[in-house]
Amino acid sequence: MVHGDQGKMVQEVAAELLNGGLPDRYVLSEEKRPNTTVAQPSCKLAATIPIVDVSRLAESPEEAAKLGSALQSWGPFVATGHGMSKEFMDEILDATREFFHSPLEQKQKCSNFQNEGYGVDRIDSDEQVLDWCDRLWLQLQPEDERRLQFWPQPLSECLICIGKQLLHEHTLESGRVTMEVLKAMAKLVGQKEDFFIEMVGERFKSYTRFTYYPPCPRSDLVNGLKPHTDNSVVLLLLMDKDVTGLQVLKDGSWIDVPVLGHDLLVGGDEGMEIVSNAVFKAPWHRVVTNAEKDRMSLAVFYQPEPERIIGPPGKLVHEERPPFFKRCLVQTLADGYWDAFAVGNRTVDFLNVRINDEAAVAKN
Ligand SMILES: O=C(O)CCC(=O)C(=O)O
Ligand SMILES: [Fe+2]
Repeated sequence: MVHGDQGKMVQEVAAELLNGGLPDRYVLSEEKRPNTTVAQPSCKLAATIPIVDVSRLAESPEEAAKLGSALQSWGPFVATGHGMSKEFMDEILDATREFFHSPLEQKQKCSNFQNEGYGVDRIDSDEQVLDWCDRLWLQLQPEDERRLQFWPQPLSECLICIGKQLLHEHTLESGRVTMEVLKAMAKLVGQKEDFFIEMVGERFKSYTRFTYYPPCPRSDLVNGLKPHTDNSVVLLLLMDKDVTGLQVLKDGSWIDVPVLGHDLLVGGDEGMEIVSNAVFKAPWHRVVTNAEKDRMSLAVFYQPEPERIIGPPGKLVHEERPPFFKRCLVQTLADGYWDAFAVGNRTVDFLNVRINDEAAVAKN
């Protein structure tokens, strides 16, 4: 059953705040509040996030080694040389802003208060503390499974909007970058370049999530997006060019990701952690809000074909490296994501897919 608050958009809540305090539903208990002192952009810390030139991955062992070290230590990396044009990236960011700034009735045409479409993340209980964001979640691939009723239509001839053409181009461009990264990841674990590409299958699924964080006058009390890992194989993130907010957990500290301009943030997710037998790590990340400015991001996620069973492949399991995960149906992982996310858990832990074998953990 859909929870009564499911239709309450954060953007509307923020607009009504003028004189009032924050509704309790968004206020974190004291120990879970973001420490705003680490939420400021910090060039020194930001500089440490690894940078990988995707255009050099295929021919440069040094670049591939940088990718390997990023995925094993940090999880995400800043992707330069990805080949997406600046004009195209600006256009899609402008379109995203325009969509979220359009009237509520317009946006609600893309909603049925379920996972797909415009709305807020799933609310399961009265106790759940809600994130300070609205989002538009759409399946991009396979193309014949697109539910176009949730896709924004151009508002008018003269306004830029997330029209079908723009999103389709976004799908193709993101797919191209993802395949390059998957090939390099396969070679890093000593396999032929299409090892992971074959594992995801021809009818893999890709999704996009446009997230909008309205300004929040008490950013010290709320999560823009709660700490989480995502459950896909690869994640591509195009972030707001002006406003920071994303933080990645590294060695127990939340590190600010700076604005990246036209670079992307790319990483392996829980799906990659499973199929690489934990060689590559899914990063814990969260988003903090800004008191004055709104912020947007645009993520693309890739998941293997839903009827596949994935687990650590035989080639990556040996005496020295026992399996870190049980085998699991991709559809089960995909469904479990929403249950796990609502309670702030990782899908692999929520579904008990991780093997908590001390011997395995010690060797990792
Ligand atoms: O807004 C961001 O920078 C991150 C968004 C995110 O973590 C997600 O879409 O899963
Ligand atoms: Fe995420």
